[in-house]
Amino acid sequence: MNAPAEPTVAACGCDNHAHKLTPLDVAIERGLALATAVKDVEDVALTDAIGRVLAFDATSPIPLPPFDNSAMDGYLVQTADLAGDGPWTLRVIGRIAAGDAGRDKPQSGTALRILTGAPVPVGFDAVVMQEDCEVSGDTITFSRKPFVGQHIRPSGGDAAKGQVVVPVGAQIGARQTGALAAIGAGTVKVRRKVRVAIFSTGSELMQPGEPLGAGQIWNSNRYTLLSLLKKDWIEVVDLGAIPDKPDLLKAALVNACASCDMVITTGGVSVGDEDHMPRLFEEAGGKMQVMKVAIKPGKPIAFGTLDRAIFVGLPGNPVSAFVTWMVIGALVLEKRAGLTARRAGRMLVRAANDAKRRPGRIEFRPARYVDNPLTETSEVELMSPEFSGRVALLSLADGLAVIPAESKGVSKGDVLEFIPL
Ligand SMILES: Nc1nc2c(c(=O)[nH]1)N[C@H]1C(S)=C(S)[C@@H](COP(=O)(O)OP(=O)(O)OC[C@H]3O[C@@H](n4cnc5c(N)ncnc54)[C@H](O)[C@@H]3O)O[C@H]1N2
Ligand code: MOO
Repeated sequence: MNAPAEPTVAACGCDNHAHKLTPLDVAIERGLALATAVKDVEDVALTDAIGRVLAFDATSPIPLPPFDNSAMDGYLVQTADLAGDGPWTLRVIGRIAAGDAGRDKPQSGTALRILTGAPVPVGFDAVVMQEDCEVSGDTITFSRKPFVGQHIRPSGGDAAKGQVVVPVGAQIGARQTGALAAIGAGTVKVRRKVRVAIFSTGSELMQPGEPLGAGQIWNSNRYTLLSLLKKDWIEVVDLGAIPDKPDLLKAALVNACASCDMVITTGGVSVGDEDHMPRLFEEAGGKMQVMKVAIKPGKPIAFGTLDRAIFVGLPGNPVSAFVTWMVIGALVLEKRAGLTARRAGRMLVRAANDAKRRPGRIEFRPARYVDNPLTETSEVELMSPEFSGRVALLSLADGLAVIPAESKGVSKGDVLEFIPL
């Protein structure tokens, strides 16, 4: 293997065959170093841009809002007219609603009926809410003195002309689509979708719906990955399952790496006789950057580049595959897609039970909330210590509790980071 030799941490327990494991943060750094953002850009209608990756800084061509407007239904007044302590009575000389154009400068001593969103004509400088006014014929009377600018949303108060409202690399979600619409972007430039091939390796794998023979299991990783990759900015090339036959695996790997931006496989990355992926990858000319990571579950995870693709060889155990994708693979793919880095939403929880463990690898243990409304921090029960193959257990978890690499065990009440799922 031509993976870089250092830095590493000493492995422990089941890892004690002198393997050196790459710390998780170093593995992430190396993975990210492999990823350059796809360059091609597409012009698409705003409705088609939803969910995609913005390819430029979107700046507002006008001030937002474009004109001073009322934040309330009420009456426009000129504060200079309001001498003394009040109450004040003013004649209402007209009405202006959202969508109406501006009006001429008002005479002093007059008010104007105004509805929320309507433009504020020059000269008026405050809105009195209708709840604070008594209306009689064409006059209003109110007794609380408004301040200058009261209930008026000034032009440019949300964003100045030329201000970036959605930065390059943002995923265009609900908030970004709304902001792009508000600055009049009928079409926007987005990065092309990243093309991601996936295949599961293993001669034991059958598709759900097919009958199982002796020694066979249903392929779950394929479906987990299809779900994880179901995003508007990803084009998935689903190559199904491939048995542990080196010639078939190598052909699939080479073809996929020639036509895709990333190739993700599951299984066959460990040390067994049928674990062919790292060897085949290097035989095909691939450059391996990471081979074993100090993470539980998921120690064997391979990263490298071949042709135009980043190869991500995830372990076969279903929970290991899921976790390694979540904490490393997804970050690398996001960078490849041109998305700007986001910090994953983690929270703090308290352990509801003790958990024994060996120090050495950072652990992401399935955990679920304990119903205890009296505590300020959510309490979670750390589930089984043996879970790398337990896809059903993962399905019942509420998230992953993060146990630091150096931890010798968790005691009830300890505060842990938690990744809600
Ligand atoms: N002697 C050693 N054996 C193992 C080591 C080790 O260091 N030394 N590491 C163990 C660890 S940790 C893991 S994780 C696994 C990873 O192995 P592979 O990536 O080579 O995965 P496979 O052997 O192909 O499969 C492991 C396990 O997962 C099941 N599997 C595989 N693919 C799927 C799928 N698509 N859907 C559902 N289940 C799948 C497979 O049947 C095996 O049970 O290696 C350990 N061994
Ligand atoms: O790394 Mo393995 O994923 O502990 O089962």
